[in-house]
Amino acid sequence: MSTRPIILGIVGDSAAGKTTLTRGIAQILGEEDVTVICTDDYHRYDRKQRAEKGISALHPDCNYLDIMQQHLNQLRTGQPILKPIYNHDNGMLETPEYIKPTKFVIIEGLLGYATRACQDCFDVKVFLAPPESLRTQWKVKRDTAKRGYTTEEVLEQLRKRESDSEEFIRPQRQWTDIVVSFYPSAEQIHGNDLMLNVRLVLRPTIPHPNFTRILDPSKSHLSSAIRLELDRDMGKPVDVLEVDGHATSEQVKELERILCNDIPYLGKFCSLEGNQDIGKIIGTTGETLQSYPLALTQLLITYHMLKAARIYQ
Ligand SMILES: Nc1ncnc2c1ncn2[C@@H]1O[C@H](COP(=O)(O)OP(=O)(O)OP(=O)(O)O)[C@@H](O)[C@H]1O
Ligand SMILES: O=C(CO)[C@H](O)[C@H](O)COP(=O)(O)O
Repeated sequence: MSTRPIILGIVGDSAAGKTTLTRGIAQILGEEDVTVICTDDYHRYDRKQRAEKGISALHPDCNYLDIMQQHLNQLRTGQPILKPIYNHDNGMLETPEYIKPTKFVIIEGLLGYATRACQDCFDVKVFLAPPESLRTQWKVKRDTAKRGYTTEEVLEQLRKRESDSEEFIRPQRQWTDIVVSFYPSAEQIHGNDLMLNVRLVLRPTIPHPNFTRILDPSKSHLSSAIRLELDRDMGKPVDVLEVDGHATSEQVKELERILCNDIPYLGKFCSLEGNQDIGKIIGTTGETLQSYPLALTQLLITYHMLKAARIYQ
């Protein structure tokens, strides 16, 4: 087993689903073993100062990336940090807190892979990239319910930040091991979040489970909901695994078998062993989310964390 903390990055634009995904993975790894850090805490300016300066929270200059980088290095070697705090309720920076890393550390936020030195601190790097229309829906819902904004304010904020999203957030996708995109199928006109499909871009930067087994002719019954294809992402060849929201329990079990074959420990979090809670998590607005694509995404990322920790091998 690794003697230093294993570090997972979950990066993506605002309301891309980072906190929601993080919660599910922490549940599987065991919450007492997981330290979660949101890099919004490294904002350089409070909300009022950002408005005065006309700078968005997405801009690297609006964040203490040097402190974040130093803290990532410390966490990677198991050292504690004195982490700043940004309070989303009132938009203020608060007194820092002392954080001692546990077995697993999840770093979620906007600019985790902004520099090469930061990228090198992670064992597993995930990027969340829902279609922009879905992210807008999620951001409006979350920011009106939890952060005290009106719909018009959220839409205006998204418009103002678009150029920074394009310049600083989206390019980070290229440095990652897995790109996760939940998306509604063509038939889903009214976008039921529980039926979203997932597209997982798997770069050959870490060894993924052997999904080629699903291409076996004897497994042709999988293809109506589960597909493995070769594609390109930002110009580079990648494997792409897609799981549809309408996948049946039997189809999902085939994928679970592939994951559990390498790491039997994952079995207790699978429908394979009758777990009813698979893929069920509380979203950041308090709603319960449960879907197979979400569950399989959590299991795959957890698989990589356990592999990196050399546990259950
Ligand atoms: N996989 C998902 N399926 C359905 N809904 C989701 C999913 N992920 C996120 N959401 C919805 O989107 C909202 C925003 O997600 P979340 O708070 O996780 O985003 P975030 O990336 O952590 O945002 P921020 O960086 O701005 O804090 C959630 O409240 C939830 O309603
Ligand atoms: O993109 C964001 C990440 O959550 C926030 O908008 C950013 O942290 C600024 O916060 P606020 O909206 O509270 O001013």
